[in-house]
Amino acid sequence: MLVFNRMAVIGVGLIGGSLARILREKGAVKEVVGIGRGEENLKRGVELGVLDRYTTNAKEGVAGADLVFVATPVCAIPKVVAEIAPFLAPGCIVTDGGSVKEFVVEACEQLMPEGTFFVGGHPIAGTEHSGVEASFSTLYQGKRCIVTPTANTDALALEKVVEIWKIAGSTVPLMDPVQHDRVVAAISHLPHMVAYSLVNAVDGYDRFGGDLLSFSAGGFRDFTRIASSDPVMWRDIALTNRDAILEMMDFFSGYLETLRGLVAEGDAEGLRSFFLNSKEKRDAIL
Ligand SMILES: NC(=O)C1=CN([C@@H]2O[C@H](COP(=O)(O)OP(=O)(O)OC[C@H]3O[C@@H](n4cnc5c(N)ncnc54)[C@H](O)[C@@H]3O)[C@@H](O)[C@H]2O)C=CC1
Ligand SMILES: O=C(O)C(=O)Cc1ccc(O)cc1
Repeated sequence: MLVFNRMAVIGVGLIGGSLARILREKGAVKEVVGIGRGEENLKRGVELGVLDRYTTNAKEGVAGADLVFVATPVCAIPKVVAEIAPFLAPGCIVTDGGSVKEFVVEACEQLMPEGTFFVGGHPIAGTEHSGVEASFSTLYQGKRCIVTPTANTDALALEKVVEIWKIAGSTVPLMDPVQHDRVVAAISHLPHMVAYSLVNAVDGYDRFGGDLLSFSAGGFRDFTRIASSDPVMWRDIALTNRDAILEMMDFFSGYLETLRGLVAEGDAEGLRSFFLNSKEKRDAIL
């Protein structure tokens, strides 16, 4: 099996912590060094057995690492890679878990010194919770991790990054970064935009006064679970996948408009058929 001597994790939260946990559990890494800004979180990482040691100095943290996993919010990823690039050991592979790929891959590939390698990745697995406390080793089990090589990607580094995610229990489709961003704009980013809007809309609706949200029952809670996700993470996704998200929001508005028309017209057959089509598609993915 593939074994790394030293893995540095920059941004030890749900995604970075969970990958460190599973790779340690499987014996695929001999040592894990946590790098971050908040010492409390990093200390907790050591206490929880996610990290062997930590530092707030990125330069020190990546010294001698043969694998670096960057799992900060998306906008910070190229900044962090620029900061560590001069200090990477020859042969080091840098990969990431960011939710947007064109922005990250385009910037990071250019930052890599000769003889070091960048490969973009995105686990399609997560929860609405953040921080190392929320991490767990089975997060990636049975999920998919999209890896996004380009024409510049080193073949052996790519093979190793694919292997890492397989060890974590995921299947690993390869996708072009631009295509990736379109796919996740539809399946992940749009639902988050809608969930955040729905909670704000109901919160802002004060026709009768009082706190409507306190009446929320199962359906509202199920639908809006993801609106509890981290605001900085979603700010960065909206900033860096803007065009694809706008396209999906406009496309979605068309469906909402159609439904609005059916409701306004009292079109019983149209409504039934709209709901039936959706129910059949949703039932099929369960
Ligand atoms: N939460 C989720 O369900 C998923 C998140 N992702 C992506 O993974 C990445 C990490 O997300 P989470 O683990 O959920 O976030 P998190 O909030 O649990 O962890 C991020 C960590 O990065 C640290 N950080 C922020 N800026 C930093 C910087 N400049 N230098 C060093 N550390 C820094 C934070 O203090 C925090 O400890 C994001 O890019 C996100 O888009 C990908 C798949 C799922
Ligand atoms: O909590 C959930 O169900 C999610 O949708 C988690 C998630 C968030 C962001 C990603 O890029 C991938 C997965």
